[in-house]
Amino acid sequence: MASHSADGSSSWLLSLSKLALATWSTTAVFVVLLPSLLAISIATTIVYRRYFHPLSGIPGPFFASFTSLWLVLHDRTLKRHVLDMALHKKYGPIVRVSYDNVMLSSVAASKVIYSPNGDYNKSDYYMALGPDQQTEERMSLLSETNMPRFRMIKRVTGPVLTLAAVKKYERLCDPVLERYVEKMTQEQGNALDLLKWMHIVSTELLESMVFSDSDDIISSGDDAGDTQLTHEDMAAKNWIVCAERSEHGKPEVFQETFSRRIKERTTSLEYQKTSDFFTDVIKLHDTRPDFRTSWIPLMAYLVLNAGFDTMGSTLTALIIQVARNPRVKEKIQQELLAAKQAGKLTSPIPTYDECAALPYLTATAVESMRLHASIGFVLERVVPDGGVTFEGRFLPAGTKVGCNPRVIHRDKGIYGADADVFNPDRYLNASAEQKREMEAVSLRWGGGIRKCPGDKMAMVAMAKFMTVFFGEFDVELLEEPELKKLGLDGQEEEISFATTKWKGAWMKLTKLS
Ligand code: HEM
Repeated sequence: MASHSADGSSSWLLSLSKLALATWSTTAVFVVLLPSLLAISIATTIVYRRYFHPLSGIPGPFFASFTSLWLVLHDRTLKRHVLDMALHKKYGPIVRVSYDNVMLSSVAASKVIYSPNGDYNKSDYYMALGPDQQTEERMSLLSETNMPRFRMIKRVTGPVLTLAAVKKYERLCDPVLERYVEKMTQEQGNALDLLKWMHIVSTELLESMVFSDSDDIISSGDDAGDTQLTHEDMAAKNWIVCAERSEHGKPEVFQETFSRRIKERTTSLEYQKTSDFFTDVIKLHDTRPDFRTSWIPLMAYLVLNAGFDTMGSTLTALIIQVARNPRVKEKIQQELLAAKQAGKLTSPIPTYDECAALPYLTATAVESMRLHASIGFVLERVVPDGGVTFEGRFLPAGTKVGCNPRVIHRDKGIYGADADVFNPDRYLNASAEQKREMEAVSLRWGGGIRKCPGDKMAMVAMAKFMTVFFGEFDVELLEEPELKKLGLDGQEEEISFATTKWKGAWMKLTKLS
């Protein structure tokens, strides 16, 4: 029995030991129990995902089978367009790239996933491209995953993006193109950063179609580093909480210009007399009660955010391909000269219909978008109720699934044995059925109900630009030694995140007589 001393030391000792016990148990909970539980739960999750998950039999990298971190880290290498091709080569037509995510190189699967009548919704990957909070007021065509709401937005906004609608704005491209020719004529012989110039001209063309006018960046050639920003300031955000979420840098100058113009247009009735995309959006709002006022500026931002980067990188790749293939360049120049001499091209800026009637130039653009689709990541969708079987593997509802356009566009069964080669003639020499099949498989504008709604606007602007560019100038790419002499960065490479771009390519132009 414990003896109690007069100074109460034994009760003091008792309290101390109680405190020690309590401290020890708290410490034990934090130092031993919680980490052990955490370790057990992580280990159980890993073992389950790796060996017992419905996707566990699907080949793929080891780490990818139990964590989406593998995918995030590979996204961050900015080489997804190359990596996905290598993964299919190594693991076959179906690859598990995360515990709940598979990608396919099969054309048959691609036709199902991106069927116009299908019910494959976009995955949460796209949350990164939309507003932080999706509300009634803040619609986003790009990232909306509530399908009834998406269909409503698409139906309501559709009329301003049809070919007939955007052809009305094509004349607004003409002053931009005239300024571009003037500037490039002055810059003859100089080393020009291809990606930067294509981004500048794409932004001005889109800006003009939306607002009737554009801030003249062409004359100064100074985009205040915005082009650089779009491919440098890409950082995965919230990647521990939600590994797929990310945000890419917003070009500030272009963004500010759009914000200023939107403000001008929404505060002055004077402007509404102009005939351009913005006016048509306002008219749409006036006639459709379900078109909310807050959607007016959002439609303008949509053109900038979804269009400037994709169009700039598409044109960059196209010019690089043509400059590297002298036979293709020569054929384009011959086609343009013949059309000019036959009076089939309005001077100084041809109409869209005249440009679209040039078969070789059109085939060149389609071929470049095949090999260098500006979206070089997997267009991720979610398997609907009931699941699906692709390549003999059952994928339960909720599985993230998709194809990388870069992979599908190199399918030898569709595009022939030379599918890896840049050859615009493949479309001109193909039978009607082959052409139909190549078109049906193409993901250059995405596919199904989520296909790019801005394709007509981009096509009109790009067709006019290409006709003017190749009709007026001979283009060459500067080689590494020439760049070194000029002290320029010649490390040309394609990098991929939201869009795939070719940076570090420099061109030299000579005016054609
Ligand atoms: C050369 C230029 C362009 C290219 C190559 C391009 C390509 C694409 C592709 C491949 C997709 C599908 C992405 C996916 O499924 O993940 C897409 C979607 C989209 N594009 Fe474009 N685009 C271009 C220009 C534009 C323009 C000018 C606009 C605006 C008017 C635009 C608006 C959109 C929107 C809103 C979506 C999302 C559609 C949806 O989720 O339903 N694009 N684009």
